[in-house]
Order: sequence, then C-alpha cells, then structure tokens
Amino acid sequence: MTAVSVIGLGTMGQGIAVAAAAAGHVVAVFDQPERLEGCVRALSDRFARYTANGELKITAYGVLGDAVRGAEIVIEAVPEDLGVKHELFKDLNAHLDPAAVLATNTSSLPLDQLAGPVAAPERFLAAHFFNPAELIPGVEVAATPRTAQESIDRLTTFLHSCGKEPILVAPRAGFVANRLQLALFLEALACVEDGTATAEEVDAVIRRTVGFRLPAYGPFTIADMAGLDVYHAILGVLQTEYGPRFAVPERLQELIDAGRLGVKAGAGFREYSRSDAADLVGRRDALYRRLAEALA
Ligand SMILES: NC(=O)c1ccc[n+]([C@@H]2O[C@H](COP(=O)([O-])OP(=O)(O)OC[C@H]3O[C@@H](n4cnc5c(N)ncnc54)[C@H](O)[C@@H]3O)[C@@H](O)[C@H]2O)c1
Repeated sequence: MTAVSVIGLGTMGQGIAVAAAAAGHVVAVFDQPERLEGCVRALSDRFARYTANGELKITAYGVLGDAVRGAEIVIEAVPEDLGVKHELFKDLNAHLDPAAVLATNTSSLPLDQLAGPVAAPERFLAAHFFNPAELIPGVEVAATPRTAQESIDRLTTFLHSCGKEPILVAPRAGFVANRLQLALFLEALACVEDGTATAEEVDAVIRRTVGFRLPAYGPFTIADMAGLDVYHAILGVLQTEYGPRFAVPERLQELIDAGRLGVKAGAGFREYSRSDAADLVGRRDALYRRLAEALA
C-alpha cells in the first residue's frame, strides 16, 4: 500500500485518484479550495461507477502541505500551463517528503523545461495517463537524464499495483501517444477538407477498420503482417497523389532492400519464426471475434 497524493482534481486527477483508491492505496487529494467540494463529489460518482460496490477511501485537503505530508508518490494533474505547473512545483518544494517521487501528468510540455524549479530532479518524472484514467491500462512514463532509476522503479511498481501497464518513452514533447493521435487527427481532417469523406464517415471508417485492428497489434506488427513491400507500393501511389508527406522513409527502404519484407519473409521490423507467424494470426483472429461480439 502506497501513500499517494493527487494534485489537481479535474478530468485526469479524478481518474488517477479512482485508479489508486480502487487498488487499495492511501489517497490524498488537493485542488483549489473553492473547487474542492465539487471535484470530490465528481470523484465519488466516478468511483461508484467504476467499482459498483467499493467504499471510496480518500482524504481531501484544501491546503497543499497537508495533502502531500507523508506521500510517497505525488501526481500532479493541474492545467497544461508551464507557469501554473512551475508555481505548484515551487510550492511543493517546501512540503514534499525528502523521499517523495513527483510525477507530472503533462500531455505535451517538455520535461526538462517542466523540471526547472523542482528541488529534487532525481525524483521527478512523467506519468502520462489517458482519459478515463481509471479504465485505460497504458501509462506513458518518461524520465529526464537527471531522474534516478530508483524513482522510475518506484513509479512503475506503483502503476503495476494499480493494474496499469507503464511504457517507458523518451521525454520528448507529446511523448508517443499524442504525436500519433495528432498525426491521425491531421490526416483525418485532410480527408474531410479534400472531400474524401465527411467527419462522420471518417469516424466510422476508423472505428470499424483500422481502429478495430489496433487492440491486437501496433503499427509495426500490422505493417510486418501486411508486408513492407505492400506498404512501399501504397506509399508510392499516395506520394504521387498527396505529396512528400507519403514519401517512402529511409528506414522502410533499407528493410525492403535487405529482403526484410515482414512476417512472410521471417523478418521485417522484427524477426518471426514460423510458429510466431501462426500465433500472430491465431491471437489476432480470436481477439477480433471477441471484439466483434462485444461491439455488436
Ligand atoms: N484531459 C485529458 O484528456 C488529458 C489526458 C492526459 C493528460 N492530461 C493532462 O493532465 C493535466 C490536467 O488536465 P485535466 O484535463 O485534468 O485538466 P482539468 O482542467 O480538468 O483539471 C485541472 C484541475 O487542476 C485544478 N488546479 C488548477 N490550478 C491548481 C493548483 N495550483 N493547485 C491545485 N489544483 C489546481 C483545477 O481546479 C482543476 O480541477 C494537464 O497537464 C493535461 O495536459 C489531460
């Protein structure tokens, strides 16, 4: 059981607090005093929806120092504003336990800039949850060069204990998920603007085709299964039609030149044995059947 404090009890802070409380951790929460009551009410509702019959055990504080006293892990989810986060970190310097790990839930702010006023940078890192945080299993974890390995280990242990899957990525703006989500969004918008489909039609295509695939495998495994030569041919057509944003990347060309065409060649972005290839298809099909039923 870990003593965890969640600072900022809006959309994300509520979900993070629900996930931690449902896992049996000792949870303290803090928000601006005038908002605290409403935030805690919303948090209670979310907890009830999440657990159905669990009892919510959190303590809400209107004073920052009280909320983080004795906390082993502090997660901030205040607005995505460098100034607001810096002010909070300055205040926290005076109150944090010397061993406390401080995790930011920033979506996009570069971690080295964010770390500026943090008094103990070796215990500062990012834990990027996704909304709704109580339900979405993945959490991007990013550390700066100054973050101690022990802090990463303590945060990931805590996340595992909440049933989360921490995924370590570099501390670059937007990490991985937001870069990919925004790239998809920009191309979706281009489809609408050039008249290929309406926004509703784009949403339907994503939900029922490429989005339907993604719970099984990410873009590299999907590409290996499709065949990198197939991707190469499609990119050639799209580049002619839509320009250089679809040019064949050097990395893809190198793999193709080396004969690494994907699963069918035994290697693409990864290596595959014959049994791997059969497993990939078997697991994919089993999951898609369950998904199709669940979504029907
Ligand atoms: N909303 C999302 O889908 C999402 C997803 C991942 C990450 N994030 C990130 O999480 C963070 C919070 O986002 P959100 O959507 O929950 O915002 P939000 O506006 O819903 O909540 C922010 C909360 O912080 C409180 N707050 C403001 N200043 C404070 C301070 N000084 N001390 C304590 N509390 C303070 C506000 O009263 C509010 O309740 C941001 O960094 C955001 O980029 C958001």
